[in-house]
Amino acid sequence: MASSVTPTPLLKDELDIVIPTIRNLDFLEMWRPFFQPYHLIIVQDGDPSKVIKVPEGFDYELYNRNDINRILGPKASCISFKDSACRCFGYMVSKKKYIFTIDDDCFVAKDPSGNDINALEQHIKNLLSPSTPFFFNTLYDPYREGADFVRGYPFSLREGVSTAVSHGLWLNIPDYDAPTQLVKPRERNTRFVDAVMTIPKGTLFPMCGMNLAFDRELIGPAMYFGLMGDGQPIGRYDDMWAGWCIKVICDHLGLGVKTGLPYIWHSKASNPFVNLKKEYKGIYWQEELIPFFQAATLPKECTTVQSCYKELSKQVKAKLGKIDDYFNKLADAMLTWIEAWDELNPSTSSQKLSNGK
Ligand SMILES: O=c1ccn([C@@H]2O[C@H](COP(=O)(O)OP(=O)(O)O[C@H]3O[C@@H](CO)[C@H](O)[C@H]3O)[C@@H](O)[C@H]2O)c(=O)[nH]1
Ligand SMILES: [Mn+2]
Repeated sequence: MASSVTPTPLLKDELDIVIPTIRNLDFLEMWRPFFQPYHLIIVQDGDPSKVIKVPEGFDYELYNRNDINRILGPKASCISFKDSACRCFGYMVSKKKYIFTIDDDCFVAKDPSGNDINALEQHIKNLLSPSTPFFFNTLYDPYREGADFVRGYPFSLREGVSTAVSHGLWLNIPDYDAPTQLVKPRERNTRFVDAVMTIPKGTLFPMCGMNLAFDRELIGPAMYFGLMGDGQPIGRYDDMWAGWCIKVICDHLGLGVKTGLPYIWHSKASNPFVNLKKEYKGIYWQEELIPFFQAATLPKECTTVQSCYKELSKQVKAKLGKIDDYFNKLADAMLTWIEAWDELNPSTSSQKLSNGK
């Protein structure tokens, strides 16, 4: 007789779903079959007096700005306000090994066969299988059912390395910057590419926070989404900044970053004129930021994420502070973030690890 016992969802008690929001979370209804078994961490941005409605049946904790200020005190200054960057507070308060973060305008997408895509399940597969940053496999993910390493792939490298980040994509509204969206307002992404790839060592990438999962124990302290939104000269570079920092650190520590499946359905385009105002400084600053991250090297003494991140903060201040004083403030905020992280996560703080415990 077929077992009637439903299998326990993978990583049910080891993964938190982090959602930044300014609205009611009706979108969860569509995700219920996939998300209901998991704990949600909702980071409410904007007016803390607004009540965010969460559909019945979900296990969640919700933090608004008052909570962030109460928990972090003066260190709350490193958490952005009025920008989706606030989501990183959820990474800090989580106690789980894995994080999946998703925007509240991202819905369940369908694959070419018309089946609903369980994005969370695919991210978990990506995180639980190794990455291959040192040598590119031309048949894409070699650990996937029905694929393997191709001829000429060194056997010494086939064990791969631990995967720290799984970067998913989006059907319908693509994650375009404002200038691109302005010239192509009706462009929609209809192309479902059935592939997962490791981003090679030494290569940066534009990390989007819309559909992202990561191993919090491997790379969590570096997943700071920076100073964005209210009172800041820039927005919509939160995930990009984090992506450049984590990739430099993953390359240094020999960890993997994957991109590709899963897809979500991005339902709504944000206003390109509002976005242009948020992005424009970033569009020219990044022509200096990218060479900085491409050239960034970390000393071999940096063996923990925290020590790597503190070293990166020092280099940001030394080399980017002259572009704009914003980067001096950002470098300081990076240190505040790590101090706050270690305060809330004493078991993994760099001090303890550096004493060899
Ligand atoms: O002030 C705000 C605005 C929004 N949010 C929440 O953040 C996400 C994303 O918001 P939205 O879908 O409106 O914006 P997008 O332009 O599509 O976001 C993408 O661009 C990047 C901007 O940094 C980001 O990585 C992508 O998500 C929603 O859940 C909003 O509710 C907020 O918290 N505060
Ligand atoms: Mn969106």
